[in-house]
Amino acid sequence: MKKLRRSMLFIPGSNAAMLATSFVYRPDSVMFDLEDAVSLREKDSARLLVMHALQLSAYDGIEKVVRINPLDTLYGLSDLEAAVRGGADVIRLPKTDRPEDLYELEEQITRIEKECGRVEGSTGTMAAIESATGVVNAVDIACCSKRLIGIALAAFDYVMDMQTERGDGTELFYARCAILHAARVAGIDAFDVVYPDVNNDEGFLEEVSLIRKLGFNGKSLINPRQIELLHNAYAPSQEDVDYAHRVITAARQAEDKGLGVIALNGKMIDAPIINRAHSVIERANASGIRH
Ligand SMILES: CC(C)(COP(=O)(O)OP(=O)(O)OC[C@H]1O[C@@H](n2cnc3c(N)ncnc32)[C@H](O)[C@@H]1OP(=O)(O)O)[C@@H](O)C(=O)NCCC(=O)NCCSC(=O)C[C@@](O)(CC(=O)O)C(=O)O
Ligand SMILES: [Mg+2]
Repeated sequence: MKKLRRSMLFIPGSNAAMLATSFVYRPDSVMFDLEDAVSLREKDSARLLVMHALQLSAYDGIEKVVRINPLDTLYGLSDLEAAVRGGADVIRLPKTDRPEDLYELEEQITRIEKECGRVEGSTGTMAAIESATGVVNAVDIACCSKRLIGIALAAFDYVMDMQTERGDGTELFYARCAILHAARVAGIDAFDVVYPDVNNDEGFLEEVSLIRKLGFNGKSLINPRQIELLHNAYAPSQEDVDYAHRVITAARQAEDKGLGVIALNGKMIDAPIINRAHSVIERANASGIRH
């Protein structure tokens, strides 16, 4: 069963209380942030707090991602040392513009893994794409490293680079499609942007409905109240599950009769529809039914 990565909750690395308790929200992944949620004067203390949080067994079963500062800043390499040595599952590299950014990251991770005795290759990476250059290079970025588990669009820096602002999503249309296609070409996951208005459930759910239909695996989140809403919206409905069972039964009967393509209630059923039916059942088993 493929790992679910619907929700990736940003937790500011400088907030000791949030770091110590956020496992209770059970997102698919937590993202301990050392970059933009942390002020310059708190960078060093946040790194220590995150290293400590990585050791907490209460996070077992939740993927632990650390967003480091870019490697060309004063903090990036120290962040990476702490995150890899601390046992992060995945390093999120912000502001990834080209494959070279990841080559450098990968080289450093391999060195640190060797030095601290971690299994070589056990630290995953993900690239956040936050500029027009990054979007244009998305396929090259997505395909450039075996460590990459996914790529994410980061809307706030991206819209600044594009000289526009966050709105109804029109401003993200091309970038979302480009990131998704790049992820699918590379066979990795695609993550959508954070939704900043934490009190607007209706707006959040509209955005989730759009990105689910487009095909994103999930979304970066900034508030725990968004997790349950997202997981529920990503779960298949009872109707979807019932239909998937009917498709699988019809497909088995067709196979017994030696038929390739059949119809169910006037609709063609062939291999892609049968594969989709299996994936609906798998998702229902993993995430429950939408309520
Ligand atoms: C938004 C708000 C201030 C609202 O506060 P509020 O106080 O109104 O929240 P409430 O709902 O009232 O909190 C109820 C309870 O949940 C606790 N709680 C809240 N948030 C929690 C959380 N995140 N983790 C754990 N716990 C949490 C809270 O402590 C309380 O606990 P308790 O007191 O015990 O009941 C707060 O959520 C928050 O700080 N969010 C994180 C913001 C952040 O990380 N920004 C940086 C990442 S984006 C970026 O950098 C842009 C990007 O780079 C993105 C990209 O790359 O994709 C790009 O370019 O686009
Ligand atoms: Mg950003």
